[in-house]
Amino acid sequence: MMASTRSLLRTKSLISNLPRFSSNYKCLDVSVNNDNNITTVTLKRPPVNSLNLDLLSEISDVLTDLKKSKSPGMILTSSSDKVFTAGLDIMEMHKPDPERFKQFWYALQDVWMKLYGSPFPTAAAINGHAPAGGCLLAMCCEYRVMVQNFNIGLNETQLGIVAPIWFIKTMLNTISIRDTELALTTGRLFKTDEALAVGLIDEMATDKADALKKANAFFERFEMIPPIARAYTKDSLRGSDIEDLKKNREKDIQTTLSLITQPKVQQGLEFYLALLKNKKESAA
Ligand SMILES: CC/C=C\C/C=C\C/C=C\C/C=C/C(=O)SCCNC(=O)CCNC(=O)[C@H](O)C(C)(C)COP(=O)(O)OP(=O)(O)OC[C@H]1O[C@@H](n2cnc3c(N)ncnc32)[C@H](O)[C@@H]1OP(=O)(O)O
Repeated sequence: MMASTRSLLRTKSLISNLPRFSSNYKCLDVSVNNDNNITTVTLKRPPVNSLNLDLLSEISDVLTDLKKSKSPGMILTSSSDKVFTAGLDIMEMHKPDPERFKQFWYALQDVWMKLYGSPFPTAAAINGHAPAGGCLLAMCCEYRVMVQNFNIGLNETQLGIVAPIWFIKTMLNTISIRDTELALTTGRLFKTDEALAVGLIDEMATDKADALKKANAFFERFEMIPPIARAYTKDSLRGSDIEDLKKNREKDIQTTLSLITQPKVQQGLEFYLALLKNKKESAA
């Protein structure tokens, strides 16, 4: 195909599929790049983008919009200059109201299924720390660019909790079985260069602008690939993990609720929260 015909076809499909986004997001900024029609979704819930029910619900909604509008791709990043996301909001797990916790966990499952299984390509521009749930969101994306000198990993065991099986499968889809086992059992947080060495991220960046530039470049790889072939291939690789959670969704919610409400687990969370607060006091 001639380059000019290709670019005309691309422009036509961009015009007909321009995504329409709600301007009502409180915890997200959503913008579309005029050059390549890639959508950048920026997490914006200060101070640390912790994933509570509201933020998860908005991420879930934007993923639905992107799928409906046949978006050519999405970049996930953060408005903070030091935290991508601090993972799940610990306050949703500390002394939880059971009904609220069920909604919260359901929203997290939704986000995971939609992001891990999205038909459109995804990249994370990780411009800050990405522990636990933050690492999960980044690993759901197909490509990760991370700014130097931050931490990423599934550190759940450090909090006395256990990463659910679908978190683990997401890591297994990213790094080796051996590295996953060592990382999970020790609750390891990898520095950016260590994450690159183990394959947890794909590229390092000097700053957010560099991370966004590299993430945008990732999508050029798909310019000549028919989207349907791409989407089916991704589904062949990831679809069975998603089916497993779909089948066990209720059980996963019940099991998590009964584990998280155990007194020992609650004590562990309290201790961890106190450590976070003390860190601040001793720094002051
Ligand atoms: C036995 C089986 C048990 C259970 C199984 C069942 C379920 C398992 C479920 C869950 C999987 C869990 C996944 C998670 O994501 S858990 C969350 C893990 N996150 C972390 O460990 C990160 C904690 N935060 C930090 O390390 C730092 O805050 C961070 C490096 C991100 C940023 O540091 P910075 O110095 O910039 O900020 P801070 O002063 O530390 O924090 C500011 C402010 O924010 C509060 N904060 C931080 N993280 C969280 C969080 N995840 N949730 C809620 N609140 C958070 C922090 O306390 C400060 O608050 P304040 O003092 O009031 O200003």
